[in-house]
Amino acid sequence: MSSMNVPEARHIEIDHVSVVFGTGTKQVTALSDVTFHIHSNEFVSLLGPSGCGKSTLLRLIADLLQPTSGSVKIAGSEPEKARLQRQFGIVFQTPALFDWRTVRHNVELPLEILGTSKKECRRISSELLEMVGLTRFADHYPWQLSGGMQQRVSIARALSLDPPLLLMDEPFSALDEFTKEKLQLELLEIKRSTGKTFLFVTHSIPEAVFLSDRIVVLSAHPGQVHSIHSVELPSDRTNELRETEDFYHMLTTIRNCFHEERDPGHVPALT
Ligand SMILES: Nc1ncnc2c1ncn2[C@@H]1O[C@H](COP(=O)(O)OP(=O)(O)OP(=O)(O)O)[C@@H](O)[C@H]1O
Repeated sequence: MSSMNVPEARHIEIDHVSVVFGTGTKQVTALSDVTFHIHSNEFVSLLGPSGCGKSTLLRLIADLLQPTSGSVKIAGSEPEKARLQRQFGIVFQTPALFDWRTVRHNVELPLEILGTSKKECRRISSELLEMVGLTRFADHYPWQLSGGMQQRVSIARALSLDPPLLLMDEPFSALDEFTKEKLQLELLEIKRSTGKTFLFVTHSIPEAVFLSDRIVVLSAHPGQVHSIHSVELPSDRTNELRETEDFYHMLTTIRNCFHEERDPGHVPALT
């Protein structure tokens, strides 16, 4: 069985990256010699226990933080250049919407800032609100929506400038299981219809397995790449897949990584 697309071009290159916070006794090595690449049109999850450096990695890519050593490239450019060229959108755990703006006006905000015409703003926001199933709620305010709907708005807003890359930091972790599973399906549909690259941070093994083409497992203290796994599941991912033997098998493979990590004799390996 083949995985989703098998893309070739390197979209994100993380090469020998280390990040050290603080000095002296307060020094924390958040990431130590991390290397991996993400191809265009791939869905890659960063998975690991709390404190293993998942958000730190995302912040490096988003140009919110500089590495202590090593390099980060997005489509061959430094993160700063990629940010200025609006090469990526970001979705955080909390939707961070503006309560005084309607759903539509939240989605249009990045376009307005760029001086896009009202007509074009409306065309793009209508298209995106349809994509995330919120057309009927365009004139509602964020506080009138459920948590899942608010997160859909923030996904639509992150897509408003049509970036080729979407960075997502535990976007569904505050949602109930039913909403989470629904949004996971919707996200895969967005990936299918847009062909974008996704980097998704999570500490949920089932979420990472269900969504990803590949999973980068990180270990903590210091944050390092433990292993990288191709998810050999059918590209057409439906809720039924969650009940299959192949899915369980993949869950077990990933879960065992964390058991190995507790074994002091374990030598980290790239697969
Ligand atoms: N600004 C900072 N100053 C000092 N230490 C930091 C800073 N940001 C992160 N750290 C430390 O770096 C390590 C990695 O943090 P990070 O938030 O990236 O982990 P994470 O895997 O995203 O965790 P979680 O799943 O809990 O969100 C942790 O030990 C954290 O305490």
